[in-house]
Amino acid sequence: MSSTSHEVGSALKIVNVVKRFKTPGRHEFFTAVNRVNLTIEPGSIVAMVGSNGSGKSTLLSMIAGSQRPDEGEVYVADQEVTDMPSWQRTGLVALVRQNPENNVFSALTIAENFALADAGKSKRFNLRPAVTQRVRDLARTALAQFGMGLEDRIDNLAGNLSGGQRQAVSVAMATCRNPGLLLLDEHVSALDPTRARIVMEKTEDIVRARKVATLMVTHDMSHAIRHSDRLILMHRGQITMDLGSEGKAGLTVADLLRRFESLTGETLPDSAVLA
Ligand SMILES: Nc1ncnc2c1ncn2[C@@H]1O[C@H](COP(=O)(O)OP(=O)(O)OP(=O)(O)O)[C@@H](O)[C@H]1O
Repeated sequence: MSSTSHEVGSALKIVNVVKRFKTPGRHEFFTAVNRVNLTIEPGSIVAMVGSNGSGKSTLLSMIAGSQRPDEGEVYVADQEVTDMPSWQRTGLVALVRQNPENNVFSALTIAENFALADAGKSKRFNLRPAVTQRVRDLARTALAQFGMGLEDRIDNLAGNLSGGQRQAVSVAMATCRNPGLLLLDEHVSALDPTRARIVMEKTEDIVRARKVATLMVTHDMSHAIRHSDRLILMHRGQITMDLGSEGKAGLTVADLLRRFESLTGETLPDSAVLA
């Protein structure tokens, strides 16, 4: 499944998606995602920002397939995936999570991690997958894009890598088969500012070179502005602002924080301020 091998109308289309959770100890439901509509063009990078608890991770989990919407439909690369289990979406949707520990198997080598990612699209699952020459080549080519020398370390245990190196391996694994859509869930937020910048810049270079449509959740407002084609803002389960390249032109972090405050009456958390 490749966004570059055939023309798709949209990389992602979400129609009227709703997700409710039961309020603990009560017979009430809380609406975490409230009738969200979103279409992402092939090859485009969309940053999603928003206050804590605004529904960003819940939306990503419905796209990745770990949760199902209560209402609405989700399409990736023109294919309906609303009720498709996450393992069946692996060729379509790739996800890089915030915590480096959750993206790679520490007890396996980098090459074995790639073999596992490569086998993920089939139902077969071996704990120690065969590392074929094809997988070694795939891993080397994907890792060389980061310029961190990781392509020469594919037989090292992933557990011996630093957080930044693990996230680089994770992005390389997620993009090596050109998924229809890449989801980045605060993927550099656990790194120190210098490594976060390097991994973010390389991630953008790679997804642009491979033309992989990307939806990136971040609390770093400067990353959201600098590394995207479009910026959307979630608040209380809804998209409250959607800025394309024209709307983003000349936008500063201060402008963005001000606009959020005037729209919602609340302040937007910018993790870069805390770094
Ligand atoms: N499994 C769940 N059960 C009950 N409530 C949940 C569950 N998952 C999320 N929520 C609630 O849904 C709302 C949206 O949560 P979500 O994690 O999507 O927000 P977020 O925008 O990703 O927040 P943050 O930026 O803090 O990570 C929150 O109020 C959260 O407490």
